[in-house]
Amino acid sequence: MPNYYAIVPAAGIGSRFGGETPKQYRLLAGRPMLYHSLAAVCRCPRIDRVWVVLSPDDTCWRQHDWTSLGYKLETVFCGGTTRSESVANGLHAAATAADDDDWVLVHDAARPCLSQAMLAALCDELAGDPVGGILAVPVADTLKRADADQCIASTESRDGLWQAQTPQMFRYGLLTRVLAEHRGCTDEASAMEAAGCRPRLVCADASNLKVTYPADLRLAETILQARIRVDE
Ligand SMILES: Nc1ccn([C@@H]2O[C@H](COP(=O)(O)OP(=O)(O)OP(=O)(O)O)[C@@H](O)[C@H]2O)c(=O)n1
Ligand SMILES: C[C@](O)(CO)[C@H](O)COP(=O)(O)O
Repeated sequence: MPNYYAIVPAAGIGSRFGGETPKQYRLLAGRPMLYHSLAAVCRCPRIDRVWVVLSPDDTCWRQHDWTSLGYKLETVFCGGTTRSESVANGLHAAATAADDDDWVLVHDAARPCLSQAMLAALCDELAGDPVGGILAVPVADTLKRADADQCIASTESRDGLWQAQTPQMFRYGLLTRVLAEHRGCTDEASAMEAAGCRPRLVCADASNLKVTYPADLRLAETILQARIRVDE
């Protein structure tokens, strides 16, 4: 039976979010955003170990207490200049434990609202797959293409379009080889596609949002607070 591991790239600078502190350390429901993203994968009973990939220049990690996340967590200061480089470096760190057929789930530090139900759905639906796949949501809005003056140039079909989320779950050996060859993709699935693989889409929902802009942080806070109230 394959083991399950997680890599959490957390070495970004949050240029679109702005501010002095990288967005993964901004407080959300009383904890750094990164804490919630890590808690989701650390609490998943199927996942054995979790590598959080930080920037070599990170000065924020040691300012917080992460001990309640438990024994599964490994911290590596090997982030790169792009997300794909950070993930590739995290996979390299995981080589001490992972075998080719093991599963690795790559989950953004910037997606703090991942639920256990979505994680379980991803693992269950991909269990027998040779390649893997990702959480994603079908596009629900009408799509407009803009011209140079920010007027509508055309309305585009949304048929068959999905928005990619994380975790993105692939076989460790295949993902490592593919990322070494296809650098600079914005997600692991794009690299897999470039290598000729066919990653599967597992239907998630919009609550697993990525915090990119300040308004997203407020939305994430609302989602997490509502879950805390239900759990109480
Ligand atoms: N060199 C990088 C760039 C990004 N990431 C991580 O990849 C995830 C998704 O990236 P994104 O939301 O785009 O974060 P940033 O790169 O920090 O944001 P921006 O693109 O606005 O600068 C985040 O958890 C981020 O920390 C990373 O580990 N290493
Ligand atoms: C991986 C990702 O979260 C999928 O939506 C996303 O591509 C990463 O961030 P970016 O905003 O695309 O750089």
